[in-house]
Amino acid sequence: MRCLGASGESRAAQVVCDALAGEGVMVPESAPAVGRIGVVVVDTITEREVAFVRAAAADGERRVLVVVPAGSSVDVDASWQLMSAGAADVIAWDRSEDPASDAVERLRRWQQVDALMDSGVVTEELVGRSPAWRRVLRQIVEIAHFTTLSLLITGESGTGKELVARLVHALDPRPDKGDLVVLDCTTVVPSLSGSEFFGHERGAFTGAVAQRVGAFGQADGGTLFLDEVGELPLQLQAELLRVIQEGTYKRVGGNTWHRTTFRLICATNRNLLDEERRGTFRRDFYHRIAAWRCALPSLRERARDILPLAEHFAALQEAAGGFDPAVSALLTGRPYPGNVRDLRTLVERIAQRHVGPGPITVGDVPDDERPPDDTREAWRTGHAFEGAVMQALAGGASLKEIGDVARDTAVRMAVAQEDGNLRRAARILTVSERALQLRRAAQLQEG
Ligand SMILES: Nc1ncnc2c1ncn2[C@@H]1O[C@H](COP(=O)(O)OP(=O)(O)OP(=O)(O)O)[C@@H](O)[C@H]1O
Repeated sequence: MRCLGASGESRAAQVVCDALAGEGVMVPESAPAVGRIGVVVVDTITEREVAFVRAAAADGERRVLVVVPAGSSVDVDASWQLMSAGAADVIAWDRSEDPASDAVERLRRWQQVDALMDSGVVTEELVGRSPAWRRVLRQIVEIAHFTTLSLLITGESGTGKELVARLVHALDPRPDKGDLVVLDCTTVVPSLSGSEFFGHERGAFTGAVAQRVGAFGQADGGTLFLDEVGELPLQLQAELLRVIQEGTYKRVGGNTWHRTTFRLICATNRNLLDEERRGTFRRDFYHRIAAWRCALPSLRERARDILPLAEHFAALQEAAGGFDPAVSALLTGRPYPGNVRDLRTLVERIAQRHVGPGPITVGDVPDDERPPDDTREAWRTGHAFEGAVMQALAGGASLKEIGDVARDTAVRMAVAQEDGNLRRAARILTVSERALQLRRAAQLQEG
């Protein structure tokens, strides 16, 4: 198992390192930032340790277990501070009978989750390497595979909620699991909702010419996905509560109790806690459907995923030659109110016009998607840029400082956008790769 390193130097820290080594977990003295899982042993928790954990976890790929040796006091605040800095867990060595096993079991679980994250089930369907996306996806993978909890997926429209629900079902390890049953709550007609959910017996109402198995029956042994759950009327929430709580229901017009067992996944773009405060969503129903919650980031919060997603969607249209820099700039510089769905629609429009094996070029972009002439220069006079400069001047920054920060920000953003590929970042910044390397080295030294 590869680890990060230790900043603890006491005798007690050595005891921890030796015990972990006995379990095959090596904690080297220095702190090489390698591996996706790391252990940090700390004697005290000061700004230095917090900064160390923050740097180690910054890319969203690495999970860091912080171990505090016996005798060191970790106060409650410090543990949360470490978690905010990106630690995945904090273990106090003397609070467990077998702390080495506690640590090793966690690391093993994380390795299993990483293996699932790398598996085709995930990588072939869901694209994204930004820290914001990877963090939430890792939680989803873990919950899907290792628990049976109900899951509430929130996020703006088009952020991938349905795709995630399908992934959770795919990763569910139940042997002989049943189907995934999808019910869009916006399409449920109130007068027919009972039949949709519970099914009905023949002759239960006019038009019920045959028996019908409803969503709860169909989902038995599998997964029920209630999309747009925030649209369910209060009355229906009350009716669904029993079956979600106890797993028993009667069909409309029937007297027999049926049993059903399913995993429940719900999705919404509403804030259900606000709805609950307003009285339009039942509190007890909320707690049943949201044993675990995950909030999918908007595309704004994962801007560095735009190009990988665009390449994925273009490849699905048989246009796998990449994008010309001007098209890449268009794709990354534009807003996406409908998130990934908007991006997908745009890329499909562009890719379908494209011919030849080479990159998609500006001529493939439909006229109505071209940036208006004045927006290409808009950043020079935009409020955001002027506002930042105004703040800097008010804070006493010199012209040189402002210039340095602007340059370093551009370098950092270009490198992040190109996933660390300096050659491509240099091309975007129209500088030589060597110049970019030197600038990065200077940044690292200064930082
Ligand atoms: N991470 C991703 N990787 C690949 N495709 C994605 C990703 N996220 C979303 N998509 C695609 O974006 C589109 C919208 O996704 P989806 O329908 O799952 O979003 P949603 O949040 O359920 O939307 P809505 O709230 O409008 O129902 C789909 O075509 C989906 O395949």
